[in-house]
Amino acid sequence: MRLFTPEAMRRADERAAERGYPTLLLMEWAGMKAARVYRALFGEAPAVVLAGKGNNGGDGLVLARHLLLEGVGVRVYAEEGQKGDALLALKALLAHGVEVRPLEEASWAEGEVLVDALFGTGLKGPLMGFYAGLVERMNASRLPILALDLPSGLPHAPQVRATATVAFGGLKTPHLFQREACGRLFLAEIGLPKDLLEDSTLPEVATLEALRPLLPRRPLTAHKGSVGRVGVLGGYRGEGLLYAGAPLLAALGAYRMGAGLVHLVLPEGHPPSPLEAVFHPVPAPSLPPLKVEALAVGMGGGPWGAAWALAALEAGLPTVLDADALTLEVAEAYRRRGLPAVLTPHAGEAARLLGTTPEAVAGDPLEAARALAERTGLTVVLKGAPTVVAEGDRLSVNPTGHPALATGGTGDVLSGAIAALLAAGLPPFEAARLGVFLHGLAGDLLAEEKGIGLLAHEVAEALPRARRLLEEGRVPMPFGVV
Ligand SMILES: NC(=O)C1=CN([C@@H]2O[C@H](COP(=O)(O)OP(=O)(O)OC[C@H]3O[C@@H](n4cnc5c(N)ncnc54)[C@H](OP(=O)(O)O)[C@@H]3O)[C@@H](O)[C@H]2O)[C@H](O)CC1
Ligand SMILES: [K+]
Repeated sequence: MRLFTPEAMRRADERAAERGYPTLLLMEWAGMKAARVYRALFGEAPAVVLAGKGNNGGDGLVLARHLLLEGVGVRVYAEEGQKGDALLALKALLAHGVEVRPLEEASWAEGEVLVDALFGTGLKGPLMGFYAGLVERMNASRLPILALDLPSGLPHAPQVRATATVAFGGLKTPHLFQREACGRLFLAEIGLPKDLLEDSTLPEVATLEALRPLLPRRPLTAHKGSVGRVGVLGGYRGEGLLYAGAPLLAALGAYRMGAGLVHLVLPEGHPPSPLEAVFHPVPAPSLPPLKVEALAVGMGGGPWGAAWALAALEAGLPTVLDADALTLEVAEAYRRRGLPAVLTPHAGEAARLLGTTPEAVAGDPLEAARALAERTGLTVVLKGAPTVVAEGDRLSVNPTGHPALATGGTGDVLSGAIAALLAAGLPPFEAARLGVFLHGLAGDLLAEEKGIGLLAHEVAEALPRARRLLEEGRVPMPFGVV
């Protein structure tokens, strides 16, 4: 599945029109499907439709007609000046004898549901004046709001804070990156030709269908040396042992993602855990001889982070570089050696590598991940909500994951998990997408059971369950499809 920018969605729409596809059909389907979602969520509750003069408003007018036909009470307020399909939608509604009042008169009462059909992908710049005021009044009403295509105002502020949003044709960037404004998310198929939706120049939304075939198969004859062995190099010995948990959590992540054996290379004096790992205490960052197929490097490395990464380089293996191993010097060394390496920065680390601010990275994570992949020539996992994976000109946005994952050590588990998939033979882009998806799904499963307050090792422990759900094709979609 692809992730559209509002512009890309408009282009798909235009290309359908150039092929002679009657766009009024798209609008009819959009309004009809939105009415279906309305009925499923709000039943018989009467609707107040607020429609702009563009095609988003047109979708709202179609929805109003379908609700009317189903006997649901509808009051319609619309901006003047409809053209094209939106004008036809208005005429069809008026033909039913519905009164359409000016938007300036919009009012509502307890028990009604607001339908936000003011602006969709045609919005240019932030809402001001009357529209900003209207959106603020809608939000303050405390009534349920169903947003059509996009909550009006997105991606800028002010914006409608919707109870639910029905995306038409495809998911657009704000649906995943400004999720909070969208409420419950639904994706409505509106009849656009499939090839226009499968535009490979657009970022991927990682789905079950795309990721399931990547799962490494485990033959009956498997043994611990045949399914991928991982070396974890990290930790720091300063005044005492510091950051002791991080490499251990990476080891857990690797084992729980199916690694056959995990070797832990740690500063001397480190507690031996987990018991299943093979320990290699060293006085300072160095690479002992290891029989492994991939490495996870840097976790808890502190001031030793880069030294661990440069020592690990000699192994010539696929490597996950995390935390303090994330420097431009290290990335350049891996690129020069032509090694498949996966960098796993959060917004702060990405900002440091890009010479910008964490706010700038968080403001456009797709661009930040792409830029970092271009600058380093490596695979980038930009951790966030949602996490973005970038390699060359390929971008993938991960739809799984829960705010409960925002807790210490979950990133270390992720690094180990990705290393296990590298060790099992997956190329870096595939290992990164699959690891991120399953790690997010593990968080979703746990959050559902326990709520906020997860521990990173519990996330590792839930990885096998997430993997099994993916294997069996039973991963719940993070949005409804209508
Ligand atoms: N996905 C699909 O293939 C389909 C989507 N549909 C729906 O169509 C909208 C996009 O419709 P469009 O007409 O292009 O644009 P909008 O309805 O979102 O808005 C256009 C109007 O907004 C005015 N505008 C723009 N920016 C501002 C602003 N900052 N403040 C106030 N007004 C603004 C703009 O005014 P102009 O003066 O510039 O003309 C327009 O009046 C999409 O989101 C879907 O809902 C179709 O149904 C079919 C298929
Ligand atoms: K809208």
